[in-house]
Amino acid sequence: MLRWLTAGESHGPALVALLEGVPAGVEVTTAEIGRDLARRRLGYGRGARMKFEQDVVEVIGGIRHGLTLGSPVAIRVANSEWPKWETVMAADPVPEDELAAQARNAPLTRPRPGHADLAGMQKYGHTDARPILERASARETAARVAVGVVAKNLIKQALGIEVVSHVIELGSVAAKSGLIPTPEDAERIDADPLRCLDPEASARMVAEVDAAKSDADTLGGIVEVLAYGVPPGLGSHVQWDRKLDSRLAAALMSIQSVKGVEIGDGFTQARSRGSVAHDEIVPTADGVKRVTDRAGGLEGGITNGEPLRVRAALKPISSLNRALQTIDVVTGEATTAINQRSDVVAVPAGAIVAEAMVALVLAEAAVEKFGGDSVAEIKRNLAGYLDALVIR
Ligand SMILES: Cc1cc2nc3c(=O)[nH]c(=O)nc-3n(C[C@H](O)[C@H](O)[C@H](O)COP(=O)(O)O)c2cc1C
Ligand SMILES: C=C(O[C@@H]1CC(C(=O)O)=C[C@@H](OP(=O)(O)O)[C@H]1O)C(=O)O
Repeated sequence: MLRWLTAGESHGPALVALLEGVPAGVEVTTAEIGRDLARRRLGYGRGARMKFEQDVVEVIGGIRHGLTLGSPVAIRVANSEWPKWETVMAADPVPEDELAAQARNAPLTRPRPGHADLAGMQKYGHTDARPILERASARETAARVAVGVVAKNLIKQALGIEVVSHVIELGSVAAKSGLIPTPEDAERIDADPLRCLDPEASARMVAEVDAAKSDADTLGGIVEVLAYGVPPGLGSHVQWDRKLDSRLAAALMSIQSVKGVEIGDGFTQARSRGSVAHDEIVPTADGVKRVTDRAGGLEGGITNGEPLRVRAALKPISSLNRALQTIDVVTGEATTAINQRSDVVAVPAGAIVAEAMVALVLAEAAVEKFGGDSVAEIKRNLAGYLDALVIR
């Protein structure tokens, strides 16, 4: 069984991630983890914090000399902003006068629409939004991306699965339809300012980000994640919480600002007739294949051997550089939310986080199906399973 959790606040000393149930023998280095953390920081339209803050990675357990041990993997991603926040975010009580001298400790009593602020303040009994926003912040996704690298390496090394992501819509601009990247396109996608495979659309996306920024506004968009080399048989049709499509949807929906998930061409299928909505099955020289992959590699909650393809829709960034209506929770009066520095759009970063979540779910399903003590064992079990498949 593979499970993962994160802890840490946006302006705390660090984020930590714990990944439990990792088989022994996965090759992984801190440099690789650092590379994906760097990919998550990129993307045209991200805010000032991305420029001055560094992600400092430290492996605390579970990896020795570049190989996982089979023990829990713990990774710390330090916040280089911490020295500025040490008093405001101190774990131990701080004398009143010292706190009062900290301008950034002023209570945030005007909850920001589109954030967890107000609902969280109501739920946890605060009149200051800070205890809520510190954890709700998408800074937390750095920790997910860190353990996502271990998951990616596990599924690649044990099963040959490769994950790739790209941005298919941003604001009102859509990449031309039918672009299905393969792992060979990964470098080209990473080199694009918006992680879009269609250069003409990418240029229009850049212009749209510039326009939103000069209007003190923000944007959202849609990302797509594909996984190649997925064997048939991950997940199960037998119970709601074992269906791989439901697990992928939950994992993607848990990413800050994701408001919609699509498996394959789910929404287009819903608008089509059945005769053109499904993937017909044909024999091949050495087995079987689908003529199309509208289902995104999943039927009945089980991978069917075709490439896995899922999408996540991110709403526009909530913090605007202009005032949105809210209330002051202390006076109860109408006012405007604090306007502050923020990302204009974080969709390209969202794609990297989505890659990590898809890899974690696939790694979990792979360990379930093929056993989880070592990479060598998974490989043996996978080979035996594929060999014994009634229909290849
Ligand atoms: C990578 C990433 C970066 C984000 N950056 C910001 C940001 O700078 N400002 C902001 O208001 N929201 C940002 N968000 C979105 C908020 O974290 C999110 O809207 C908020 O926590 C409320 O959660 P919900 O939108 O899922 O309901 C970002 C989201 C992601 C995935
Ligand atoms: C720090 C990160 O993203 C942050 C996510 C975020 C939010 O509200 O989600 C708000 C911004 O932080 P701040 O309000 O401190 O400027 C982003 O910079 C990161 O992704 O590493």
